[in-house]
Amino acid sequence: KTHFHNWDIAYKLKSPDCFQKLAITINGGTPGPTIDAQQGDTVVVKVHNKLFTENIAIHWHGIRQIGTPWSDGTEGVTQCPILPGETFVYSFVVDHAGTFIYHAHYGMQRSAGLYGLIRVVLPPGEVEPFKYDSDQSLILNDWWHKSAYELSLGLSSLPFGWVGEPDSLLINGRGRFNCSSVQGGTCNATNPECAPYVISVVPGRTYRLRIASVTSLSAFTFQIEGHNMTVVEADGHYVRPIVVSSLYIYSGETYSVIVKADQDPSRNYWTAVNVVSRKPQTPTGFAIFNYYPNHPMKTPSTILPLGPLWNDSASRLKQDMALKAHPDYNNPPPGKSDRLILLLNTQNRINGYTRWSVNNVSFTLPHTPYLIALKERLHNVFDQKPAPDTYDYKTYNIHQPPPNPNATYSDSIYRLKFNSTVDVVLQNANTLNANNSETHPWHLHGHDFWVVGHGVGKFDPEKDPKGFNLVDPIEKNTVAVQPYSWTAFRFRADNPGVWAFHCHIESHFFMGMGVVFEEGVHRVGKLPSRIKGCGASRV
Ligand SMILES: O=C1O[C@H]([C@@H](O)CO)C(O)=C1O
Repeated sequence: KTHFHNWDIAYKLKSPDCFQKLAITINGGTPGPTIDAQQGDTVVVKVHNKLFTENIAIHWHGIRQIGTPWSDGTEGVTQCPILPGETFVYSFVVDHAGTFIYHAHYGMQRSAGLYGLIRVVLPPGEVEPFKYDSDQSLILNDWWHKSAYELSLGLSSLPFGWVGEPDSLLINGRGRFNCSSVQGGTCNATNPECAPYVISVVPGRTYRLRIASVTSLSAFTFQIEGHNMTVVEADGHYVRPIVVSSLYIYSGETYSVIVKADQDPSRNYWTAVNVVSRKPQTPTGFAIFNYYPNHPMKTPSTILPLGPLWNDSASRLKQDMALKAHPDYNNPPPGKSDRLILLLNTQNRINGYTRWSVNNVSFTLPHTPYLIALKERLHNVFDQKPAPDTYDYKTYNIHQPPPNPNATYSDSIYRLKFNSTVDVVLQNANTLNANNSETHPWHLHGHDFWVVGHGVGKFDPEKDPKGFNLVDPIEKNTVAVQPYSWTAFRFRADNPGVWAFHCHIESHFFMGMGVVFEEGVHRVGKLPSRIKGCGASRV
């Protein structure tokens, strides 16, 4: 079956947290429409760029784009940006069931509201390894009153202007800003656009909640007051069920949890998100968990749940390590990998500019998308020097601010042998500020990977691979690396194309925290001309 969608992308004045600002909307809304499909279906989205002066590109996050690498929606990697007034068609197969997201992949436009959900169900006759009565979805976000332009200008300026902590947290596009603190601008606490989202449940029933995070910066804990949640799916893969009272969720991740409406039915409960891993300065985001037949807007008289301490990185690592594959759905390539790529994450200063680097290279996007450059053998359009596979791990001190002088800009890439097994290790380190290391959720395009290890401190390439979990690792497309820690994963380079791999914190990717992998590009079919038109790909 093919699902056709027609989307107008336009700026509209919106008040998701009661404060009015220009948001990028899809058919008038943010979040955009949910895409519903069945495993194996084709999704066709005709995107009309109705922004007057800005390009766009939309990424289908978690969809592997097997056979359609040009539909990945990554500006500069798989396509030229879609110009104002133009129409672009994305067409792809949703190859496995699960919860996925879509969002802008150009500049900082995700923070302007261009995002939504993709839900893929199993084909008839196939059953999930868990049961529920019905299915609801929550998409979590953080929100700034400054425009995406103002945020990105700060990041690329001297002196550096950091985006700062978000003004509010949104659940299904609804948040609450304290209008009494507003000096200029329009803020109306009674605007129905910012009324809290309501999840209505019938006492005694069991629900599957699909939870996705598209935050531009924040890591969250998610809680439903007084209710435990059983985690059953992560990034479109079934996991061995674990019971949690609060769930850590990083930008780019999706989870499904099973919740039973088994508490006192005479009242409503809070659903809450709180910032972790950065010192919170944003009020708790909330929705109402409404027990039928109580009034859906009846706010609980209890205080909003706060969750674990923001800086409890040990408990975050504990959740990372507790998540294991469901025994019936796991199949990592055994043995030793063909290649180990060890990636040191550092914040650097280059010519005074604040940047992020991977093995001392701060990523920049080329003007000619790699997919076109490589498939059509266009020369001198990006740095041909291979991107570095390792860093000086014997002497580098991950607990000190980085010694800056050797960081450089580059748009060089990693070329992977087709069908080879690749291990990637993300090594976290100290930022430019003493005694500070952040959490980075890294997202791989075009693939799912097996998370084979996490560790505190410095990864040892001689010893640590021997301890990789090849028995029951979870499969994901986004994984966090915790402060001063490392995370290792394995994937098979079996999807012809060119794929971005980057920190899903929008400002960090904007500041250079990413790399690009190429595999089997010569096997890619004829490129559609609609992806071309920029740089050396002008036709
Ligand atoms: O990239 C970042 O910059 C700031 C800070 O390190 C400098 O102001 C911050 O918290 C980041 O995550």
